[in-house]
Amino acid sequence: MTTAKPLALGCVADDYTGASDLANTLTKAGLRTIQTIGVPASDLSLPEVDAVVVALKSRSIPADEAVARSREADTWLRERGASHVMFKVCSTFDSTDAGNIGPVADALREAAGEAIALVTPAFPETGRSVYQGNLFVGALPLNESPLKDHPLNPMRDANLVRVLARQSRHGVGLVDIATVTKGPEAVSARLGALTAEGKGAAIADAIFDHDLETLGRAIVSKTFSVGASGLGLGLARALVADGRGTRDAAGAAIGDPVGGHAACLAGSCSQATLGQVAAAEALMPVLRLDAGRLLSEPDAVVAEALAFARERIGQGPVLIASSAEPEAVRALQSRHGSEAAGHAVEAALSAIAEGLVAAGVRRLVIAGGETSGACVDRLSLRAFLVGPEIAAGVPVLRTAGRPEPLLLALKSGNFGGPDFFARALDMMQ
Ligand SMILES: Nc1ncnc2c1ncn2[C@@H]1O[C@H](COP(=O)(O)OP(=O)(O)O)[C@@H](O)[C@H]1O
Ligand SMILES: O=C(O)[C@@H](O)C(=O)COP(=O)(O)O
Repeated sequence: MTTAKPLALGCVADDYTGASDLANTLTKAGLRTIQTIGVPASDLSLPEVDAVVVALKSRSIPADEAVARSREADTWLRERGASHVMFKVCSTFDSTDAGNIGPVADALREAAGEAIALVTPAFPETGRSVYQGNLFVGALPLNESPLKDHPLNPMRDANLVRVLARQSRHGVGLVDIATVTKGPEAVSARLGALTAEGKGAAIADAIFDHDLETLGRAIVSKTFSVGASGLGLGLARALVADGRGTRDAAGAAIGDPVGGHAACLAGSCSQATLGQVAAAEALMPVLRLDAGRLLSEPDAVVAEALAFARERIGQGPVLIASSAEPEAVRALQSRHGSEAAGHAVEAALSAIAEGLVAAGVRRLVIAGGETSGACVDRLSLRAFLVGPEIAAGVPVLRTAGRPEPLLLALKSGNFGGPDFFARALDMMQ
């Protein structure tokens, strides 16, 4: 890959939808940004940019593997001149007591030579705010939000100081909103005090974008941080104010129309996606997969799904979904185990994605982080240019380094309004 100018910002993201969410935020804030899938191979030629988001699929894998992959990405970014690397985690802090936010944050912080890492998943544009260390999703504390039923990372504690402390080798402190409101110097002083107490991480409160701007200014000259898109916004605005961004990156061109057929795939079981799949039924043919059969006879279900799509994509887009209500998800998981069930569904959906592209689909909308990761890997996609925003946290992506480009939208399960699929397809021509 060629990037002559040192990167103003490097990012390591723990899933692919999260990476495109962050790439969207950085682009809108004025940093020319690309998203790579894993550490780019040396033969991948990409335009000069201000920021690179290396997308990993490391949110729900064993912690030691997540650490190893994240360190590799971090090293690659530092070699391209990134003096600050942000570890992008989910705005709903998706993780378990075994990791992976704590172990990766500890490892990257140590590699960066920082005594303490500022950590905040706040992302006000999508309703994620942190107050007294407690994460809110809209009006609900995290543990009362739909995230309590997430198939892979059920979130049952809203207090992130506690959540992170259970995953981390070092103590975790709090930079509260009263401190943030006083400005960047007060934040830096608080980080200094927490370091003196031996803390290795500090959850920072943030409710509005201007809180994130304060945090961005406080840490932009440090070497490492942990956050969701909101912290990306704070860092990007601080960098652009320092003249290290481009300012005109927003609305980056997505190039000529790609044409071809269009299709949507949904493996997310979030409430937002369930509503979006229901709304799409009025607009396009929708196939709802039987997840039980997906585990017992995957090849047959994949073949049937592709036959369904092939018969219809000549007339317009189709949607194929495994998405199911929490009760049905729990029933399947209790029969097969949650990891096995999740992986089997991801494998089937990614085989369908591959079949769809082979059948001429060039515009593909995918709902679900793990689901998107599985599909992007199966399609061997290597990097994305960032186009216009479809909904908060979801841009149109155009593949880079592929002779025949594809347009994609990788939607975090929780993002987007009820008309998301129609809106995405409208913007992907
Ligand atoms: N019907 C189902 N039953 C059980 N698990 C499912 C079902 N449909 C999808 N899954 C799994 O649920 C997980 C959803 O995660 P993900 O794709 O990351 O969505 P989100 O973005 O909402 O977190 C995936 O592992 C997916 O394979
Ligand atoms: O920060 C966010 O909320 C998203 O960018 C994200 O990471 C969502 O994860 P998935 O819901 O698993 O896609």
